[in-house]
Amino acid sequence: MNASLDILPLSSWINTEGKPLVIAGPCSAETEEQMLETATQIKEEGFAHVIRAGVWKPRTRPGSFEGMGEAALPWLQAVKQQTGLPVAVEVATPQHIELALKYGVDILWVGARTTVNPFNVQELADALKGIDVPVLVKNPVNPDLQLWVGALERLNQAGVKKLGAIHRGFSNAQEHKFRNSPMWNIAIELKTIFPQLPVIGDPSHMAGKRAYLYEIAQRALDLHYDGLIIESHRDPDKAWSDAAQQLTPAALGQMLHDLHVRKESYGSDYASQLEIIRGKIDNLDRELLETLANRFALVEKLAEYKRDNNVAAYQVDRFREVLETRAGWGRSLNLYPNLVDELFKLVHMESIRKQTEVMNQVNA
Ligand SMILES: O=C(O)C(=O)C[C@]1(C(=O)O)C=C[C@@H](O)C=C1
Repeated sequence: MNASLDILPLSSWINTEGKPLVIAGPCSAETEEQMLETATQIKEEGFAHVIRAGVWKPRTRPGSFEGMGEAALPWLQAVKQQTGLPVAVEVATPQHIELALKYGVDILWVGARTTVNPFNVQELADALKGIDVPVLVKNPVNPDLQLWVGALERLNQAGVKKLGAIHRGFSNAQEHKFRNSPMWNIAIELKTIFPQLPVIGDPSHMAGKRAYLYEIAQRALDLHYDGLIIESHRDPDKAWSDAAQQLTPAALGQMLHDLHVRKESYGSDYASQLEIIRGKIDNLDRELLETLANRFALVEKLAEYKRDNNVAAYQVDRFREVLETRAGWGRSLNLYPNLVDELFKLVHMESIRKQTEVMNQVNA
């Protein structure tokens, strides 16, 4: 994909002393007391760089708690004053932006239900023209990388240079272990397109349950995410929204303490070791491709034979046999079963494509 962003590095707009950025706070601002108590506990734990709170909550159905709105913004001012930490809220309309800035909110984020709508994102981008405020963009609810990229581009083209992405996972059509499937490959692709873009993991919305927060947060750090945004409430079970996925500030402090932060770069010893191993991987990948090319050369021969004898490209029994035997070989080589299965389904699709190409050459 041909895309680029003109943005400032994360370290130029927030000092995390080289550590991953941690944004923590309740799902929703409920009362001034709840905000102040939660934020003070978070501050005391010493891990957070930013306090978050939902003020306008996009709810799936009417009738559930939709956030305290403007009334909560003075509470965030009080939080800032009491903790000295910057505050972040979600904005979904130009009016939200205006109000958030009026009350001194330091960081804005665009929610997953807003990122899906380019009209909506463009309105936010227009409202942000000429305003120097960091904006974090959550992935759209559906696994569409282009929408995420487009939202980032719209904001950047409006002049937002303090820009980052939040990976919160993607809605599931069916029952799933996680509330929102991480689909890590989409975030990896985003980072490959925009290597300088800060990407922040949102374990709370991926997990949906506090039991899964650690494994998701660790995965994000293994992938060298630039930070984490995690929901924390003084009394999670009594939270007015997302009770099951919030942690007390103390439990969050413990979890963050237990996480392994991967190094940003490696020393010269590691570098040379890494180069040796990467060289070997290069050779093996080349052999892998040569093997595939040899396989498809055989498939082509087979296709010519099938064409001359009027035999169909797709052979269900043989395909099932291919999948079963390769699965067994994969197991004995300790390969991840899904990898082997997906790989041979992909190879088979290409095999069919090649064979139909050969068959159509004669028909043409
Ligand atoms: O064995 C065949 O008849 C093939 O066409 C080869 C092949 C394969 O690539 O392995 C491709 C298509 C068939 O559905 C089954 C197997």
